[in-house]
Amino acid sequence: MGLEISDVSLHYGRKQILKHINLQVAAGEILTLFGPSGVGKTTILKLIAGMQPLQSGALDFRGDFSQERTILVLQDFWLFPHMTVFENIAFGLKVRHVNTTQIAQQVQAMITILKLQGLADHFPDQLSGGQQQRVALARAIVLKPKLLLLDEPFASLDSSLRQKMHQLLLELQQQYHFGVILVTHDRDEAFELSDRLAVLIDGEIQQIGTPQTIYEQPQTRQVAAFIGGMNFLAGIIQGQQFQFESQEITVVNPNQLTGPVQLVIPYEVAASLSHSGIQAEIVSLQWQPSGVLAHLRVGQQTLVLTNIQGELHPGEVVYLQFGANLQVVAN
Ligand SMILES: Nc1ncnc2c1ncn2[C@@H]1O[C@H](COP(=O)(O)OP(=O)(O)OP(=O)(O)O)[C@@H](O)[C@H]1O
Repeated sequence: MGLEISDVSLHYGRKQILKHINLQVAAGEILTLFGPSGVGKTTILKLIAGMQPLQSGALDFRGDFSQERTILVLQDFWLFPHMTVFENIAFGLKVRHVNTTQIAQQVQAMITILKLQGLADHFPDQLSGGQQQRVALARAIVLKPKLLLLDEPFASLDSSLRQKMHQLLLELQQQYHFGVILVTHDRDEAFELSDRLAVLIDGEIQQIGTPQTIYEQPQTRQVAAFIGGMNFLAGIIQGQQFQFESQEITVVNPNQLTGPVQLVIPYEVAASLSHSGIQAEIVSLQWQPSGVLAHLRVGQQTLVLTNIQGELHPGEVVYLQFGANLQVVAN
């Protein structure tokens, strides 16, 4: 059961937007499309929903997945302004000729689940952003989708409301077991909600994997840079030995690169002081709620780290050992 997208490419005029996209989403899975603005994420959702004709490649809906049971919730979610909350949620059921008693029952159930009690007679402009967002979700979920396509659904909400909506989405998804393809720019949202992340850059999927794999083992410099919060240390790789600034350490080299490369060091990687490892001078320290932010100098290059265990003093030279394997990517 699920959806398989095979070798989908798309042009708008002469401009190629999507290049040979291959993706699968399974029942009950949350797959996130993550990438810079304009890379074609919304276009992929529109292709799946049938709002944009396929130019090449194939969409294969399997088991009880189908385009009819796929619902797209767009970024600005377009509630009907002249309809009440009840009527907005009921709209899709009416179009599908569901009888009035069943509509009343199903809409009422959605109102309860999405905590919209007391608002059934309100119009969209009488609702807060979070309430409008819950109506948009209710309107989609009442149609019992197998696949829900969400385009930046929480972008307009403040961070505490966004957190609540994340929780609600996870609860709804467990209850109704639909697959989700989520589009977001927000790294924390992508990490929090996704079973798998697909990183799109320049119209191509550069990497697909769990949030942890993408964070700890980015395949390319572009992926690491887009994820953000990463240091890049330039040097030379031979086998597993990385030489930089007159130093050498053992690293992971999954793509068996040779010659000039970049070592990727996440700001948040656990680091401890030791007698060996990367030699660095502490330039400055800055307190933050999540830990002390250390600016370090490694030869001619700089590093930012937020998770160093031990007593730190500006001006001191330290040796750092890392709690995770560090990996190199091509320049
Ligand atoms: N109907 C259209 N005709 C021509 N170009 C289009 C059309 N729709 C989108 N585009 C262009 O295609 C590219 C991809 O658009 P799309 O909305 O899919 O990107 P996105 O990754 O979702 O961006 P964002 O994150 O900003 O929403 C953009 O350059 C956009 O300007």
